[in-house]
Amino acid sequence: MTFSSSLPHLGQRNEPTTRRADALMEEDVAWSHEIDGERDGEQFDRSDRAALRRVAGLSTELQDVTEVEYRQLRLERVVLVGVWTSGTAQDAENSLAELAALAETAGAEVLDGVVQRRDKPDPATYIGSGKAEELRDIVLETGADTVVCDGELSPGQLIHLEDVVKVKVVDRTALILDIFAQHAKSREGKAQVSLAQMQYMLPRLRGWGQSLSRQMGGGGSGSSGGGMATRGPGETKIETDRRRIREKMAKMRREIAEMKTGREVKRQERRRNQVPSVAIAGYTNAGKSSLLNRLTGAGVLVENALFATLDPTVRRAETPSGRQYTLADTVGFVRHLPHHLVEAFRSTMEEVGDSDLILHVVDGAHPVPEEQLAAVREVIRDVGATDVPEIVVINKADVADPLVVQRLLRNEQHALAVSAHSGAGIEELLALIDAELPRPAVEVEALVPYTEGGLVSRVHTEGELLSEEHTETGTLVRARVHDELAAALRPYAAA
Ligand SMILES: Nc1nc2c(ncn2[C@@H]2O[C@H](COP(=O)(O)OP(=O)(O)OP(=O)(O)O)[C@@H](O)[C@H]2O)c(=O)[nH]1
Ligand SMILES: [Mg+2]
Repeated sequence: MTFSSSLPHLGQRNEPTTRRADALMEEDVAWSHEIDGERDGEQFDRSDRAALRRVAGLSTELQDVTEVEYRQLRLERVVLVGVWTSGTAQDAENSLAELAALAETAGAEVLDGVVQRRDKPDPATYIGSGKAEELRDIVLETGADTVVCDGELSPGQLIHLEDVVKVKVVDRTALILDIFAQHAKSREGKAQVSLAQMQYMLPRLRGWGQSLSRQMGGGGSGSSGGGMATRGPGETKIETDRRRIREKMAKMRREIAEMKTGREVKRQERRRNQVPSVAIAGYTNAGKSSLLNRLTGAGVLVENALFATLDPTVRRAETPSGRQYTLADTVGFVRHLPHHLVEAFRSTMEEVGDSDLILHVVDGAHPVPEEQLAAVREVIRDVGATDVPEIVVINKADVADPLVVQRLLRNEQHALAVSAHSGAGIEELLALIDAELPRPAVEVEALVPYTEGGLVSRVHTEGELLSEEHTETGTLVRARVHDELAAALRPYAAA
């Protein structure tokens, strides 16, 4: 495969043909601009600068930090580019298709996608410099305003490539951060994303200084930095930006630490009540939230978009035998999750490590579900959750290739196929959860007076009822319960 081989199935989510047609129409427009530009040096310069223009109206608390705003721009019309270093052509295409799905989730329109075969990314411009020129042509042809690279680029690579293609260049990390930022709901989630974004941004501030202020000052005043009298020259400005970002990061870390304490308290309360916990983990878009809905009837946001869920949602659920447990939905995993994001989200993933059982949901309709399983397990290892028993839930059985499902069932020790949509396999799953949840430790027999009805209902919800009989003097229960409840029942212990 060569550099400019476009990937035909990239746009599959949004009717590629219409998309293509749009792109072709746009092509003409972009092309005519370009011709104008060549005719007139002045105009060419202006269109160049327009391509790197600052878009107004993006909210950020750091209102003066224009470069931060610039890096956080919503993506619009994008061209994807990947460097294919190992594996098959199919691997490279899958990876770029996933990048396309991510870009679409972020709200971008994917115009084209290209991969370059190389031993390793070019240290200066990620793709080779000649190819970067070709990429510039594709950008012009398609009228793209952003290039998205399928990897994490060094600050230098980002800047150099930007200088060649003359539009904004972002990498996979920035894209994921952008999606996280759009979807974070809770205060803690938002703060964590924001912190990760700043961390990412800090070494990537370009320090355009003068050229940037020239653009923003508007025409007219000839001197650089016309309308920006309050700002010093580039060097000072970037120093100020860095300092302010660092200060904001420190403040944010303190706030996150406080919020974490609040969550910890809640979690300990759950543990004190000895309610067993089940965590639903899995690759993004596997159907975790759908499964939670199916298992508990909870109304959790389900979207055909990656990373619809960023904040863990915990629900109460009941096994067929009537034992209560908690079910926690978690943020989806993705390959090459940027390292500082793993850090930022460690707190929400800790929930997985603390649980009594992991439902590892995998999209059975994915071409290679094994890859997703492996990617998720890597993160599970990362957060030290290897001791927690795991049930592999092969979801979307209604649309999955039966051969793929069979292969998974054969290779995974503890797996079953379900469909969150149709409900197939859900009863078996509920029964399996019941069987896998830790059993309460103490077997008791107690005659609980009718005045202590609350104790009996606790036995129902927190323990495992073996038998119950209503006698003249009270309820005679035989059950397995946890230590604390056993102690509460001790005064009524049947002889
Ligand atoms: N055909 C089919 N589609 C499903 C099934 N379960 C979920 N989906 C679809 O898969 C998409 C993703 O579902 P979600 O439940 O949001 O997935 P998730 O794992 O929570 O995704 P994130 O929170 O974004 O990581 C949605 O379009 C669902 O309608 C299923 O059993 N069959
Ligand atoms: Mg979800």
